[in-house]
Amino acid sequence: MPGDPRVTLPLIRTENLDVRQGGRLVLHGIDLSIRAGEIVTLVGPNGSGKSTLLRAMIGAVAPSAGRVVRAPDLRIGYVPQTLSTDPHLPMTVRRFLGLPHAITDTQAQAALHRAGLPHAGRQQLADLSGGQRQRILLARALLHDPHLLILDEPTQGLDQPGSAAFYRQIAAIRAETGCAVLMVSHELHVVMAASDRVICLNGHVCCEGHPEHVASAPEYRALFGTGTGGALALYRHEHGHDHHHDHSHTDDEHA
Ligand SMILES: Nc1ncnc2c1ncn2[C@@H]1O[C@H](COP(=O)(O)OP(=O)(O)OP(=O)(O)O)[C@@H](O)[C@H]1O
Repeated sequence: MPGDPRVTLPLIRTENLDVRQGGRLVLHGIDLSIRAGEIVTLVGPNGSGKSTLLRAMIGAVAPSAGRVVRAPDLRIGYVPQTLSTDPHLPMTVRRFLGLPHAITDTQAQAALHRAGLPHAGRQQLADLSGGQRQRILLARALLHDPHLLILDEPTQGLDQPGSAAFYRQIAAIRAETGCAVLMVSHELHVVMAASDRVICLNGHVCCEGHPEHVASAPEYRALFGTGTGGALALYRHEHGHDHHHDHSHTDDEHA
């Protein structure tokens, strides 16, 4: 059973995964695995394939080579970057949570509570702030008690206190439910503090390991520089940059 601590097999893994988008090879030779209960963050420059990788892992994009292997009966909760419904459509939070599959009030209430908005059920989606909308998406992803929560830049557009609060909520959910978390984040300072493992992506896995290890890895520094300022500046660079570290991996990649 996924999430059972006695089982050491990963919840999900990719084997030599290639993905093409618009005729171009966007991901190449990706081997990674996520184990029960760990928080893993994907970092990488714009266009490095982070969203594509998440979408391949949930089965929304087909691999062009290799495969994604999921534990039997794995339940994944997916939090997209933004709410895709028209935010001006009259709809309560409770009704939104019941689409497309009907749920009980108890389920809705439990998920809203876990997501940190216990009293939002009767509110209109249109009346919510950006941070509250992200929590509704989080609540929706939690409805079916996932073994693995996958979040694609969940704090995009939030201010720093809002995004720090959101990541605290994720940590609390992991502590409470034991679910694993795989997320994309551009906020390095948060990533370093909140993740058990960081995977640095640039079409391939450049390096991975404990946050401190990745931060000092040459492959990571080549992409993001050293200090926070350098890192943030380099995050904004375009994906057509020079990258001379193809397929080089850090020492603890298999740790
Ligand atoms: N549906 C699609 N059709 C064509 N090209 C696509 C499609 N989806 C993604 N791409 C291309 O694949 C590459 C990787 O995109 P992806 O969104 O996975 O990167 P990302 O690392 O998540 O970027 P960002 O940090 O900007 O969100 C980009 O060059 C993008 O233009």
